[in-house]
Amino acid sequence: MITMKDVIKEGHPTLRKVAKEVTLPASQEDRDILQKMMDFLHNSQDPEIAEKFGLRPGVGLAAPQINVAKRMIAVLVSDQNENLYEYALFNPKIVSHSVEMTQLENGEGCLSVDRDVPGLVPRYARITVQGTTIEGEQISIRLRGLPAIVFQHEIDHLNGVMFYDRIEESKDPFMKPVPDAFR
Ligand SMILES: Cc1nc(NNC(=O)[C@H](CC2CCCC2)CN(O)CO)c(F)c(N2CCN3CCOC[C@@H]3C2)n1
Ligand code: NI
Repeated sequence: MITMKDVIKEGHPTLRKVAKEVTLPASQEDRDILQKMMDFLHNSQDPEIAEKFGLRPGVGLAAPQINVAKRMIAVLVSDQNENLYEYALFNPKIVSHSVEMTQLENGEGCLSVDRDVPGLVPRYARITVQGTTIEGEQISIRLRGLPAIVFQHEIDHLNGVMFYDRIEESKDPFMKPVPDAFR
């Protein structure tokens, strides 16, 4: 069972690696890891289990976060119409995306980041993701809203990108940059 002690934290080099493609058909070991990642999300969203094992709630998890530098993600999230998106994928890839951008209005967090990092994280509003399921089926899914944001956050982890890398430097006109002389 994956618990928080298995989740590596910022500063661990694996979080900044580009994860390797999973050789298909996936090995039993890789299928077990991906299943355990999905089990973690279910457990973390169950108040009793989460409390019992001290799990932080999660709607997504990427294999590098448990120190496995392979292209595997699990997502368990509902959209605003209460449609449940439950996907465990090998080698997920964003194959197309909208020009339109969106963001979570309260910014993002990360199970590998034990601090609040304020700021809006720009994401594509709509994406199409292709990947391979645990059963070995190649699928293509069109996503928007929160599910689209979650998939982008997880796929970023496969490329060594953290959510705060995307927070824009303040464009606040009243925030005068410090002249170099005083840096
Ligand atoms: C939005 C949200 N982020 C939660 N945590 N952070 C995560 O999932 C990180 C990934 C998300 C951070 C922003 C985008 C992706 C994990 N990440 O680091 C993996 O890379 C939540 F827990 C959560 N929800 C809402 C739904 N609720 C259903 C009932 O159970 C509790 C659950 C709580 N919503
Ligand atoms: Ni994360």
